[in-house]
Amino acid sequence: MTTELIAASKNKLWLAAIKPPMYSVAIMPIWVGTAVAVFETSTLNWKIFTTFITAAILILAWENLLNDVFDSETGIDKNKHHSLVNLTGNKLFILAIGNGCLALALLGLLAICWWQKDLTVLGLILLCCGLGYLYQGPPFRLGYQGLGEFLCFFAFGPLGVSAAYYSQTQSWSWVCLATSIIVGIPITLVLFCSHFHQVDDDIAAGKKSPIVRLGTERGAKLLPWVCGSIFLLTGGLVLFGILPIWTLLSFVGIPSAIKLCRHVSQYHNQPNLVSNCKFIAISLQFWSSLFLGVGLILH
Ligand SMILES: C/C(=C\COP(=O)(O)OP(=O)(O)O)CCC[C@H](C)CCC[C@H](C)CCCC(C)C
Ligand SMILES: O=C(O)C1=CC(=O)c2ccccc2C1=O
Repeated sequence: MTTELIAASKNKLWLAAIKPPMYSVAIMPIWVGTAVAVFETSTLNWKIFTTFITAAILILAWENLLNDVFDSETGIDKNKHHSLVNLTGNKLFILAIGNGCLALALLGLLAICWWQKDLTVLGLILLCCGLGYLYQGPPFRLGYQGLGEFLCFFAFGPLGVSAAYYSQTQSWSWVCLATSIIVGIPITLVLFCSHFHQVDDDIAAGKKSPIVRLGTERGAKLLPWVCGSIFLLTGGLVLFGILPIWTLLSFVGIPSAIKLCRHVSQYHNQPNLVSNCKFIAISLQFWSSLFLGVGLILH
């Protein structure tokens, strides 16, 4: 292979390792939680919002870096060429970078607590980080028991969105709690879709992911119901007057939902073809949450 081809394939592996689109799942809970605050108070603290967004991105980087570190210890990533541990061959370096990201994120969250004279936001996000550790960290590794989706929903849904809302208002809201469910479901769907192409490696490593437990065909049949629940819940909350009608703008995510269901239905048992489905799920998550927030602000 020529040096250009080697360089190109290396760059592709690094891009797959960093997976920029994935960071939408960290940004959107903060965006929507903040949008609910604007909807209810008509005020926005930009300093807190930008600090929180930055902290959320750093926390997700920590989660992913440590995911590669912990998975390298179980051997589950032996065929994952874009694992940062496999790419660098230096587990301790990746661990140090990951913990550095967490430290910087905690500094940002401490700044928010300082401005608010209140530790609640830090407490909520530390709880999220705890769920993130339970997912993959020894000796728990609850993701290997198939419990990752529950941890993911609560971390990115009720806890993460409420933390963002609290950072703006220093209060709680039932509307925020209801909206956090609409945010948590598509993010959990990203995790659910990430398992379809990993069944063989998961089974070999003893990881009983939801797709290992259900099988790819039954997993694929679940997708339309989960996708439908996102939009049905939004429509129901609008119908009951809990969310403003502008939040129906989030239905722009429907084409991505249809594409995801069709793609997985067709390729659920073909790992090489279904492996990109989590990025279609990210597109659904991004557009639906982005315009959910826009609808709240436009109300
Ligand atoms: C790393 C995650 C999933 C990928 O796991 P897997 O091992 O299947 O990946 P590879 O196949 O690529 O090796 C994420 C799991 C999410 C976790 C359950 C919860 C994380 C919570 C965050 C740490 C906190 C987020 C708070 C938010 C408001 C920023
Ligand atoms: O690498 C992955 O597959 C995922 C990484 C990640 O941070 C995340 C966060 C929330 C839901 C799903 C996922 C992934 O699937």
